[in-house]
Amino acid sequence: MAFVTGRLGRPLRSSLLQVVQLHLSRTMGASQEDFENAMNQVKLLKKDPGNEVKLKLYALYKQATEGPCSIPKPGVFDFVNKAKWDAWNALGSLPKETARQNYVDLVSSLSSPSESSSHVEPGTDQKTPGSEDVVVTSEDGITKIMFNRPAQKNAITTQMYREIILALEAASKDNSTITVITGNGDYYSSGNDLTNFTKIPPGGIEEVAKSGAVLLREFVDCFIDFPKPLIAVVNGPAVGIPVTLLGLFDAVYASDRATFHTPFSHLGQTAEGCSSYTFPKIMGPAKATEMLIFGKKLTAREACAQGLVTEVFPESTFQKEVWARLKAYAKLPPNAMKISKELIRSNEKEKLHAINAEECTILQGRWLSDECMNAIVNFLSRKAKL
Ligand SMILES: CCCCC/C=C/C(=O)SCCNC(=O)CCNC(=O)[C@H](O)C(C)(C)COP(=O)(O)OP(=O)(O)OC[C@H]1O[C@@H](n2cnc3c(N)ncnc32)[C@H](O)[C@@H]1OP(=O)(O)O
Repeated sequence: MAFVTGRLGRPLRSSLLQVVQLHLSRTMGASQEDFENAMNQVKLLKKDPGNEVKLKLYALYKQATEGPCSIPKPGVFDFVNKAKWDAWNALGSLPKETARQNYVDLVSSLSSPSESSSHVEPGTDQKTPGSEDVVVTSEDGITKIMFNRPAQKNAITTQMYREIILALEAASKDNSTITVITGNGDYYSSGNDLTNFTKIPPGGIEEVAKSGAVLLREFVDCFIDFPKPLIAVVNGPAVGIPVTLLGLFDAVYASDRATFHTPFSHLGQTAEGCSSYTFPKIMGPAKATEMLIFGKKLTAREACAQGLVTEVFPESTFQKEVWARLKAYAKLPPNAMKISKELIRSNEKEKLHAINAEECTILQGRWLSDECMNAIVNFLSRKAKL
């Protein structure tokens, strides 16, 4: 797949889109006119449809033109060709004509009027600033920043990181008293959108890793420096960075449906959000190890017992109870709250910035590792879920 490490050789660096286009350009004399039109349409798509769709297109194209997959299965470390082989092989003995039709249907759904205007396929991050993926509202002295991609479990796209940075900067200066981060739908957030790694610029995967590390550092710095009380309203499960960041919040209220999961080793990655420092400090090194190294998932009550969560509420009354409490807190004198936060947090700030910088440097290297690439390929090809 597109983002697979350069260490494995040049062909693996090319994006899956390029691979699909290469195949498409080698026209194999498909006789059906609709099929040929669809192939041309793919080349004209304005937006990258995402790797999952590209894999489907590739598989259907191969099936339509060559029939069932009969080539040898690529080696386990040949990620790109293996993902393609898996997708093609999964079509089994689907007749060529059906594959051709499915290909045409799929392309037509991608080229629908909604796609050519503002709709973006799930997993892409090309929404314009002000998109609906992060919703910011201000009421009753509370600025609420809400992850709003419920269909993708509020996975955080590159664009969303940028929008949250802007929202925090604005909230630090607006006339609200406290700031809340929450999620829309059944998840708080499933963490970094794993397709963030699959959009490969001309500089290759190294550039993706470098710009990712810069963005992550800026993002986490905003939480370290945020001057007002910052509250997490954890409405459901959380995975990865939305969990690690909790160590930088001033209070964390969780539904009893919420879970807290940092499966970094499973993903070939390492701790971020200053959790390599805040978690051992909050819960002690042994419990932090279980979470950050072994990926142990905590229930809300376990997270509360470890000190990561302030209080757990029954799901049935969660929203009502938490917002009533927050509205009351938001009426407290804002300057007193800010100054108290400064007292509690300021002596750690310099250290936290240094830790953030180090975690980002280490992660930049991890993102180029085979372990990480393999985990992402597995997720995207739907072989692995956490
Ligand atoms: C640049 C800064 C980097 C910062 C570093 C951050 C690191 C992290 O945050 S590491 C954590 C990364 N997150 C994950 O690995 C979670 C991956 N997701 C899952 O394992 C599962 O989706 C699930 C357990 C969160 C939910 O499973 P389930 O209830 O079965 O729901 P689906 O898998 O069907 O999900 C629905 C829909 O949402 C898409 N999706 C969910 N999470 C992500 C994600 N993190 N990245 C990309 N896409 C995600 C999922 O693919 C489904 O999409 P469709 O198939 O298109 O419906």
